Amino acid sequence: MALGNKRKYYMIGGKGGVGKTSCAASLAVKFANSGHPTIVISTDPAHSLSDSFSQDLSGGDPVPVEGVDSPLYALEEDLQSSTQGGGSAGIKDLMDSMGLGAMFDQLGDLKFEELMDNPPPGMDEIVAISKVMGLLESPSYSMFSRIVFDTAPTGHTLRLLSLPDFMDSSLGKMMKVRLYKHTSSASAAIKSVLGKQEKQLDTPDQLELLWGCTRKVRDLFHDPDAMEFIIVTIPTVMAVSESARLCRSLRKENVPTRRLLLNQVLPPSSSDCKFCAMKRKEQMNALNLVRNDPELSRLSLIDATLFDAEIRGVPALNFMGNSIWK
Ligand SMILES: Nc1ncnc2c1ncn2[C@@H]1O[C@H](COP(=O)(O)OP(=O)(O)OP(=O)(O)O)[C@@H](O)[C@H]1O
Repeated sequence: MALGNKRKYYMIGGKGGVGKTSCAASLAVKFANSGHPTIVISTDPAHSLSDSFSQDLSGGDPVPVEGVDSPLYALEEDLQSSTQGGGSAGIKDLMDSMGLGAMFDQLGDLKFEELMDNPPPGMDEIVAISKVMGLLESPSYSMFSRIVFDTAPTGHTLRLLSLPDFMDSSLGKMMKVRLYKHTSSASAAIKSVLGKQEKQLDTPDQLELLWGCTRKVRDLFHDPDAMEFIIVTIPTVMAVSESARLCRSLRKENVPTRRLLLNQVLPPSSSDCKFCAMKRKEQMNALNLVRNDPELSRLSLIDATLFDAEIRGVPALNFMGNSIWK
């Protein structure tokens, strides 16, 4: 994973509480200690990156993390501000940052803003990821060769995956409306898309640009050379079942998914107490589920042991990273 200097994105996702943040933070530390300028970003509305690094990372800007060999930054993306005002403020900010603010105002006339006031689930994550991608294209952040995302829990992630298609079809429809604008069916066509009165789009090229921006996120999610989604799970039937559903959805969406990280596996012991023996049996059952699942069994399995102490701070993350990410 550390091979090559081409920029690579890693999305760490899975059921809530399975250890995504610890795994994402330890991977980022491992990359930084392998010579990669790295940034780790949380897009989970309930951030725990600060707790994981034992450092205040709030504020919405990348914060340097000390104690690693290469530059390591961490960012807790503020999803609240991305969607404040019901979503349109975030979209406006995003489009402003892309130099498309004027177009937003024009689209606002078309009640595009209303569409954004009721964004579909997962919109905030798309905005957050697009914002980060934009930020990383700026010269001051071009140094990062590894980008690690601590994503939102599974439900959000799944919705996120279908979002670019929604945007694609909505904007695609708008572009078609533009093509039909001189025909008598224009009004009906526009109403069917926007539910409002006809207004002519006079910025078709910019609309295409916006369409391109939304596709950027989806393109990243479909590029096996630039991106990988790593599923984190724990050896319980519930977590494995949810991971199997996530894996199927990722496959369906053609998101590059090659690894399954099985976290909190009991370390070997020759003298289990009754409780540990029961737990071990339960974990073996869950592992069998993984082995027999048609999707999960195709992934390469990474074992991460259950540590006897909470993983917090760079030295602990370094220890965890060295034991997991070989
Ligand atoms: N392998 C492990 N050994 C011991 N403790 C662990 C391990 N992995 C994670 N933990 C602990 O489990 C707790 C939850 O971990 P973490 O916050 O990384 O999970 P998460 O999946 O990101 O949670 P959320 O979905 O709430 O964001 C933390 O206290 C963390 O230190």
